[in-house]
Amino acid sequence: MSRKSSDNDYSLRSMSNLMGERRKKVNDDGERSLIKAPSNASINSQAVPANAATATSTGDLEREARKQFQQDVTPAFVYVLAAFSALGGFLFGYDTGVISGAMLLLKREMNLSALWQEVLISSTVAAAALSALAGGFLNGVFGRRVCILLASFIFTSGGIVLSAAPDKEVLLVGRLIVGLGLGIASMTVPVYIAETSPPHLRGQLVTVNTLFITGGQFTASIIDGAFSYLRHDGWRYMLGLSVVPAVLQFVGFLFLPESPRWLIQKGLTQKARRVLSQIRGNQNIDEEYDSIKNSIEEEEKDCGGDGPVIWRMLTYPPTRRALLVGCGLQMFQQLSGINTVMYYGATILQMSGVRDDKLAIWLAGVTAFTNFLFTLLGVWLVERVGRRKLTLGSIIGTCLSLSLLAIGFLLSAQHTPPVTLHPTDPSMVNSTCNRHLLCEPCMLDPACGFCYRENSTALFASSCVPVNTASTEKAAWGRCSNSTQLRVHTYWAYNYCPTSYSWVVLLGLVLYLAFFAPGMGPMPWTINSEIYPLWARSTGNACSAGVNWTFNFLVSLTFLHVAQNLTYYGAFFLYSSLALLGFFFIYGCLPETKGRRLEEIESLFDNQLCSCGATDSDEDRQVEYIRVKGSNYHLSDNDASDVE
Ligand SMILES: O[C@H]1[C@H](O)[C@@H](O)[C@H](O)[C@@H](O)[C@H]1O
Repeated sequence: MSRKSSDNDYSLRSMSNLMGERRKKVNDDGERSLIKAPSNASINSQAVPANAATATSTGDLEREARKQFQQDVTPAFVYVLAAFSALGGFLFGYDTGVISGAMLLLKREMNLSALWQEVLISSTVAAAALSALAGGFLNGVFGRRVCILLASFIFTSGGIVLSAAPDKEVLLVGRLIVGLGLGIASMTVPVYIAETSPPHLRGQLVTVNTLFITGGQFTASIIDGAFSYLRHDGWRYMLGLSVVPAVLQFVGFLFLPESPRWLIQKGLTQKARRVLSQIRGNQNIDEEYDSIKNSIEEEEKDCGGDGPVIWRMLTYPPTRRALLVGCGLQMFQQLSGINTVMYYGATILQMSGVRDDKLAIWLAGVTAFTNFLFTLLGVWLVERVGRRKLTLGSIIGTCLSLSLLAIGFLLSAQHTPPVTLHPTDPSMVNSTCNRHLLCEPCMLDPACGFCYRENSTALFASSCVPVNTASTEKAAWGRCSNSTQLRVHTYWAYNYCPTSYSWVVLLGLVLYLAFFAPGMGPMPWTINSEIYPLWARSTGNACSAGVNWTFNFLVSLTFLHVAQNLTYYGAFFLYSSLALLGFFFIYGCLPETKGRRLEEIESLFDNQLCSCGATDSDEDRQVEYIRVKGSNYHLSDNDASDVE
C-alpha cells in the first residue's frame, strides 16, 4: 500500500510539535540555546543550516530524541507475547531434532527396517508441509490465537501418543500428529509476533522465534545424549518431553490476546483498541490504530476482485511479487542444505575421526549449539544491518563454506584408503562389496561397509564387507560383525571413510553454520511475516511455510541418494551452486523491509520484480525510529519525507 499523504502531514506535524516542545524546554531550562529549525522540516541534520553550532545542537536534539525513544520502555507484555509464541518455534526445533537420537534406540527396540526409519522421520515433515497450507485458511478464519492454541494442543496430543506408543504403527500416528502441529505453528507464530510487535523491534522479535527453533534443536540433542544411556524406553522420554513446552504454551495462550490487526480486519474494532493499548502499555495508540485501520480499508479497495485469496494474490502484481520472493527465500533456505548438516552432522563428525556413537551424538549437539549461537548473532544484527544485507552476506558465506565442505570431502575421496584384504566368505560371491577396491565406493554402496584396523600410525587390514541387514552398526559377518571385537582397534565405518582431511570438513561445517545461522536461517521466516498486506498475510505465510517444509522433505530425503550418485563432494558442490543461485535471486528481488510499518511494505513490491538490486541506494537510507507519544516515527538522515 502506498503511503498516504494525510499520514505524512500528520506525522510531520507531530514531529515538528515534538521538536517545538523540545526546543522550548531546552530554552526554558536555559541549559542550551538552540537555533530554530524550519518549522515543518524533518529533524534530519542535513536539512538544518550548516553552521557548527546548529549542527551540534541538532545532533544533541537527535541524540536526545533517540535517548527518549530508548528510555521509552517497550512494555514487557510484548516480550511475554513473543516468548510464549516462540515456544511454537521451540517445539518446531525440538520435534524435528529429537528424532535422530530417538531413532538409534527405537531401531534396536522395535527392530525397525531402514524403510520404517525413513518413514518415521519424514512423515512429520510431510505432514507439516500439508498442515502449513491448511494453516493459512485456519488463520484467516479463526485468528492467530486460536491457531496457536490448536497447534499446542496438537503437539501435546502428539507427545502423549508418541511416549505411550506400543508399536511402530502408533509411533507413525504420533509423528503425523506432531507434523500437523508443526505446520500450523511454523506459519502462525511469525505472523502473530510481527503483528503484535512495535515496528522497531519486529525484526528482532520474529527472529527470536528462529532462535527458539535452533534452541529446541539444541535442547533435543542434549536430551538425546542424556537418555541414550537408558537402553530401555529412553526414546519414550525423548519424544514425550515435548509435552512440557506444549502445555506451557497452551495455558499461556489461554490468557494472551488475539492479534489487533486480525481483530480490526474482522471488524472487532473495540476489542482491537483494547488489545492494542494492552500491548502498548500506557502509550497513546490512536495513531497506530488509525493507521492500521486506514490501511486495511484502503487494502480492501485496492486488492479488488473476488475469489479465493490465493487467486487474488496471484492476480494482483504486488502480492504476486511478494509471494514469489517469500517462497523463493524459503526454497533457497532449504536448498542450501541446512537439514543435511543438521540431520547428518553426526556422520560428518564420524568422518573426522569420532568413532564412538555416543560421542558422535554429543558432538552433534555441538553442531546444534553452533547453529543456536549464531542465530543469536542474527537477532542482534537484524535491526542493525537490515534484512537484505544480512541475508545477502549470509548466503554468500554459506555458498563459500559449502564449497569448502565439498573440497574437504573431495580431498578425503582422493586420498581414500584402499581395500587390502579380500575375504573369501561364500556370501561374498554375489555381493557388490567385493568389487570395491577403495573405501570411498565401498562406503557409498548402501549394502557395504569398510572394516579396518588402525594403530597410532597407520591403517591396515581393511576390507569391504556386507552390512548386517538388521543394523548398520555392524557387518554381516567377520571381524566387524561383533561389537565387542570392534573395540580392539578394529573399526566399522558404514557411512564414512577414515581420512586425514577431516579438519577441512570440520572447518567447512563450522563456517557453514556461522554464516547460515544469522541470516539464511531466520530471515526467510522474518521477511515472510512482513511482506504481505494483511488480507494476504495468512495465505502468503501458509504458502511459503509449505514451500519450506516441502523442500526440507525433498532435500533430507534425497541427500543419501544424491551422495550415492554424486558422492559427498558432488552433493555439497551442488548445494553450493544452489546457494549461489539463491544469492542472485536475493540480490535482484529482495527489498529492505527494516524500519517500515507493516502497512507500508506492500509499496516495496510496486515495481517490477527483481529490480531491487538497482535500487540499493534506497536501502542505504538510515531509517531509525523515535517514539512520539506512543507511536513510532522514522528518523531519517537524508530524506525529509521519511519522517512520518
Ligand atoms: O530456520 C530454520 C532453522 O535454520 C533450522 O535450523 C532448520 O532446521 C529449519 O529447517 C529452518 O527452517
